[in-house]
Amino acid sequence: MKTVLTIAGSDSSGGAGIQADLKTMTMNGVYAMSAITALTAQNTTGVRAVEEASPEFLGQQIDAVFEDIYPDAVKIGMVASCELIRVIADKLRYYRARNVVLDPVMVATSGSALLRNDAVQTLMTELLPLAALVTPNIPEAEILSGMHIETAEDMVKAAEQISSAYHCAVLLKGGHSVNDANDLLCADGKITWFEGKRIDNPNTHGTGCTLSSAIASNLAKGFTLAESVRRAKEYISGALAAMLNLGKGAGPMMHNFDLKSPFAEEAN
Ligand SMILES: Nc1ncnc2c1ncn2[C@@H]1O[C@H](COP(=O)(O)OP(=O)(O)OP(=O)(O)O)[C@@H](O)[C@H]1O
Ligand SMILES: Cc1ncc(CO)c(N)n1
Repeated sequence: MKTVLTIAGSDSSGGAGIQADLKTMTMNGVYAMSAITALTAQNTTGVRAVEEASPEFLGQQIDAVFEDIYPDAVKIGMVASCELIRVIADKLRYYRARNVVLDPVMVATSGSALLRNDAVQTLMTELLPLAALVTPNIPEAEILSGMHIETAEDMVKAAEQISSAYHCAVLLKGGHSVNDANDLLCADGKITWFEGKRIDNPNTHGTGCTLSSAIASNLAKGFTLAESVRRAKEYISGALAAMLNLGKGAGPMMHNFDLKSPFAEEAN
């Protein structure tokens, strides 16, 4: 069985972060492992508190995984601080991690900061060059490229700029666009659009985490980058279309939308 490690933050409400990653990886047929950067006390309405792991302890989690079950792919989500970013970068270089997918998480859907302001630059210089793919949403791509993004042409320019500056492929996600949810892949100088009809569902907590974990799972299974993105886009569209409605704010998605397991039956 192929294996994937997520290095990310925990979301107590289970919709984003580590919990979304483990659910997504399991549903995408790989064995999921985790190294937790921070605990968040969070629900569908917002983030209440953050407790970061010490850099030493994060390093120990990553060592414990790599020395025993070497992952076929690594997904990186919330990294919180400069110190934690440096540990992650050192470890990924040391173990020569492959198929690294970096979701440059900065702000939660609810508006709370998940990355310290002074850590943006470290994320760019330390982690982006190690990534096979980086998956910014539109506000994150504006920060990474220093460009204002409004039109599809702006998305192309920003993705090309980030890709050439950091020598990695870029998937610029259109979830925050006013039009359809079309994502743009820029890899090896080639542009490919992945079109998605906007699904009228306000419950989008954890869409970014889910997409990047699905891509990492597909890369681990041996699919090409473009095919990995295509399959991940299908997965996220299915999870959103299932219209799960939990919580008082922007709720989580349904991961077992395609599962017909006898173990999933409820008592009536
Ligand atoms: N309403 C929607 N309908 C269809 N697809 C969507 C919708 N919202 C987001 N997506 C898709 O979900 C994926 C994640 O995109 P998005 O831009 O929302 O990421 P994000 O902002 O990083 O997520 P997060 O809310 O977890 O921070 C993309 O493939 C995007 O196109
Ligand atoms: C822990 C965590 N990671 C990522 C996100 C982004 O959705 C979130 N809300 N919480």
